Amino acid sequence: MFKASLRSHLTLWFGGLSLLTLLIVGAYVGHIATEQVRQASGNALSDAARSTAALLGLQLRERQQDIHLLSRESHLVRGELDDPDILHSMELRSQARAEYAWMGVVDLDGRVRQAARGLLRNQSVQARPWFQAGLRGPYTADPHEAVLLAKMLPANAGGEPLRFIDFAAPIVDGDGRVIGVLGAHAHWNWVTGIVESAVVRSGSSPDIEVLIVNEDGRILYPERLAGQQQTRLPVHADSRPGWSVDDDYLSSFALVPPPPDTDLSWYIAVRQPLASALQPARVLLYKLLALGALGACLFTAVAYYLARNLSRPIEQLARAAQQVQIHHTGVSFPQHQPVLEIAQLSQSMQTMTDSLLGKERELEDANALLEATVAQRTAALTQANAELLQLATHDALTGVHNRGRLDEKLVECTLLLKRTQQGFALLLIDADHFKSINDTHGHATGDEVLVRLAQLLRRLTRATDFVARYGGEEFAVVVPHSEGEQGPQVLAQKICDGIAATHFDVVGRVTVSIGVALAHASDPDAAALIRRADAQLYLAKQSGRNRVAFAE
Ligand SMILES: Nc1nc2c(ncn2[C@@H]2O[C@H](COP(=O)(O)OP(=O)(O)OP(=O)(O)O)[C@@H](O)[C@H]2O)c(=O)[nH]1
Repeated sequence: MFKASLRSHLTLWFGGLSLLTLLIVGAYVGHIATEQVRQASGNALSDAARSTAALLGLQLRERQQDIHLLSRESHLVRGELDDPDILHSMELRSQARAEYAWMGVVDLDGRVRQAARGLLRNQSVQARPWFQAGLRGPYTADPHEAVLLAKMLPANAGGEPLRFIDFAAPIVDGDGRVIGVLGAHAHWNWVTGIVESAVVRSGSSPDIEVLIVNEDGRILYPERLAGQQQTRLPVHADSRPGWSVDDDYLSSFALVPPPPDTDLSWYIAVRQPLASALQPARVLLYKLLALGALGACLFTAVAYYLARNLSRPIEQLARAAQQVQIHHTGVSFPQHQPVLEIAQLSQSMQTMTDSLLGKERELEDANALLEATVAQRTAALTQANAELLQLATHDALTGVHNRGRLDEKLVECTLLLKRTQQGFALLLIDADHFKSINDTHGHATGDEVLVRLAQLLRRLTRATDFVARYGGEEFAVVVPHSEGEQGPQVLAQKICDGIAATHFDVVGRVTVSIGVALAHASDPDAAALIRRADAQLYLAKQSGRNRVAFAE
């Protein structure tokens, strides 16, 4: 698991949360702003489309009205199609309205009877749609090129072909019969100029585009899109003016009010690239996000500062606790803490540490005392064991081995003999007339004689010999013995002579009789050897005492 300091945790959490919050708020505000800008832009486009359509409709209606009024002129009603007053009126109209490229009177045969500036005079326009429609009623139609007329008029500055829209109205005589058509061609530039100026007047941004679309959805204007099909023509653009988002465009359509009694059905479409329309919202969003990021950095820095101040005392506590852990002495926990809880924690840890260290010292002292006591008790026990062993294996009066230990020694030596042929001999040594010593000098003196005898036996024998008190005034010596040697017998004689030559306090001279027997590998047990030694002792006694009796 990833472990980080409290400072890092706090900083990351504060910074992360503030960044998240600011991003969410920024995104939400940006979203709201985007919707509002979209709404405002859509409404502006809608207003521009409606006002442009209204203006264009008004102009078209006025032009159609011009033609209609001229067609109702009294000379024409009377059938005087060639009357010069009519020509004068048309000339005046054409001069007053520069948009009129041509205006003329056509008879029922389709021949131009007279026209302003004499254009197309006496030529036949019978095949023209405006003439045919004009015979039936008022007419205004989509723009078209007029090759014949275009040759008579100055060309467009840009070189593009001249296009015109037609206005026509029937000439009806007093009896209500149609006797001709009054027609006019207006420059298409006049229409596009109206549209452009209307959009410009509405104060729209430069990337707003205005389109004129006919009822079939075909684009009439601008020229670069002319002829293309506008598929998303609104069904009821007039009744439900509004705006929509299509193909990355924000678009609004408005129906151009048609001149009275005509079939003209145009729409004004005003559109703006969605990206451009939402640019202010996007800029706002970027600013909000930048502000959010800046705010998050600021929050993170503040969080780091706070976290550092907050975590520093905790880190000090942790360091002090580590020092306590590695048995540093004199560790103190900082007590002057600005945060109440940390100050309380520090105080508690100090108290707990002091208590623990005190307890630890007490425990160490107790341990040392215990170890000393155990060592002392162990020594005493060892000594007691040694004393017990001594008591168990030695005679209390004389200090030489006792009868029990002698029996063990004889068994060991017997087993050794059977296994290794290592021979040995047993000397049974009995003080002569000891009863009379007791009787004469007292039992205590007798004991002293026994002690003295034991000392003599140990002095007269080797360290490898085994001296024991056999019982009463009788001693035994076990002597390691090689077959064929006379060692046991010599030793016995040496003991006998050495004791006899020794002066005993109080009693003077003491002698001993010694029975010597060699152990046999054939002996079933040590008792056989004892019996033989005892028999020899008996012989020594019988032979006059103060002597050695030996049996092979
Ligand atoms: N002072 C003292 N006397 C003891 C001890 N053990 C045995 N005696 C005495 O030793 C004497 C042994 O006497 P006896 O068995 O008659 O033999 P003795 O007087 O030495 O005569 P012989 O062996 O035939 O020379 C007895 O009087 C015992 O009381 C002892 O531990 N201390």
